[in-house]
Amino acid sequence: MNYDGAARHDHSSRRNAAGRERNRGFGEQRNFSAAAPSQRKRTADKARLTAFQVLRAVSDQDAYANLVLPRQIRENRLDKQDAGFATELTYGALREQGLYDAVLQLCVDRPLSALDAPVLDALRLGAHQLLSMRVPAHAALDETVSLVRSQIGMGPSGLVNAVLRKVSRQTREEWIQQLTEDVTDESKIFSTTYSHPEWIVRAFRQSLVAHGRDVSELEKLLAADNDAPVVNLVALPGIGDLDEVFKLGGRKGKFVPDSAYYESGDVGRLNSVRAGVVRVQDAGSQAVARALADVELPSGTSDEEWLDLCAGPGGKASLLAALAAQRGAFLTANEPQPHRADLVEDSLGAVPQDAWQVTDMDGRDYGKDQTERLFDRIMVDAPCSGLGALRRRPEARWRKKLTDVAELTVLQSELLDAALKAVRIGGVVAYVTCSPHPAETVAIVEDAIKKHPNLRILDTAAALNSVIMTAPTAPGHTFNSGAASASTWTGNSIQLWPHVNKTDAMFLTLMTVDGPEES
Ligand SMILES: C[S@@+](CC[C@H](N)C(=O)[O-])C[C@H]1O[C@@H](n2cnc3c(N)ncnc32)[C@H](O)[C@@H]1O
Repeated sequence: MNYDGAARHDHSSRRNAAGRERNRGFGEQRNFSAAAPSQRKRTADKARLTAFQVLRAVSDQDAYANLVLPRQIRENRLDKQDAGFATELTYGALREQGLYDAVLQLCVDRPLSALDAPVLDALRLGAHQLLSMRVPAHAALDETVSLVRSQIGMGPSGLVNAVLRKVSRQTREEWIQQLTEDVTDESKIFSTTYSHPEWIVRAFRQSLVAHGRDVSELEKLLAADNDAPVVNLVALPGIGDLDEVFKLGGRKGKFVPDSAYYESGDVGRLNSVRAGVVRVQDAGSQAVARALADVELPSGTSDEEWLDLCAGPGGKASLLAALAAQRGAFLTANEPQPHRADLVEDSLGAVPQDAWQVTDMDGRDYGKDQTERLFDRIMVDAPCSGLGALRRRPEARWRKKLTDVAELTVLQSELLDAALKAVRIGGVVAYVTCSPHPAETVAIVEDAIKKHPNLRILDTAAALNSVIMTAPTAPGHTFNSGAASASTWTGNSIQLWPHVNKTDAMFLTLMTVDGPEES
């Protein structure tokens, strides 16, 4: 195997403040192999082969890289170092595909769409090594050509060799400069520089404004999406602990209680994770679940029945169920898709069985019988575009479409409506998305405010800040318009951000109903 880079996994030493490799100076001697592609070795190293296999599954079968990669790492028996290299290569090539394709297009004499898909995948892997990893150019080139020879065939290896040589003639920064020098539209420039589809750049700008932040943060937000997120763990309260995690190098979480950061490789090897008492969950998700569980209900009222309306695959449900169990409450975790409902059951397995049940209804059917307001606390973690969790799913940004957002908003509104009818008077509903898009967040709550005169927004910032351990999070959008009694509302929402809170971009609004619908 030839990485030729002793410090290749040391992010701190090879990245500058913007999270990029400090590239070689222009004109630095590149020591390419003198051998023609046909004379080079015909075997692929295991780490690059693994990355290639994942990229193929993503392009060919619409697979999810975060599911295929661990399987492929195990199948190819990669050691920890190779697994780290394969992960960085796979995720980097997928995230930055937009930028690499633009560069490759300048180095290929035909449209990229005319190339065979496996060849294009190999070129993207080569481009990532050359432009963003501390892999010497000769190693990036030789090993990618060997990969092509062993996996695709002799034919395309000459083309790959020639194209990657061209790519290697400039640094990443120089390519970006060339690609953007005549462009005046900021969204287009950021789209290339930070490798996001243009519509997502625009959506993020809109989102920052809608949630009261400065648009000048846009570049930081886009850059944060390209950083590999640290795995967050949570010990289910009263059920698990983090002793094993800390023993194996995990660090104490700074955002929420009972949490940890884990950077020591495959979490699947932890007994506590396998037993389901410690779970992988973004710190933002933990925070919104805890905020719902801890927000005070009017004194003297019941706090026994909790509902997670959209529970699959069960991340928040397991934390809510553990908290419910500690307090003698009961969680109904609802998920209509059968295979996801199975995942919810699995995720609840470590929580005492008398504290939860799983239902498989269409969430919109809850609260249909308005005389039965059953629930004291309801989580509406609505199906959403997932624009706030792009850093965790490297290929996702290229699959999503602007129309996805519009398609989901009707369902989001209907689910929130159902929750507002199923919650008892004085109970609390949390509306949550892992998207900051205003159409999925602010607009849905505004719409509910208009439709439900009995709805009152709670002080969401206060509730969230009381469960987190860092500096208070600034409130996001303030709901102060849209209905007759609006002036009496003092509440607000919370929008978490990867570049500010180091969490997924979770949106949360807590609300209650003060009386029956008709009032
Ligand atoms: C954002 S995910 C929920 C994530 C989950 N709360 C967690 O923390 O693991 C949204 C879920 O809503 C489910 N869903 C879709 N349509 C639904 C409906 N009509 N009623 C209830 N849930 C629905 C989806 O299948 C998906 O599992």
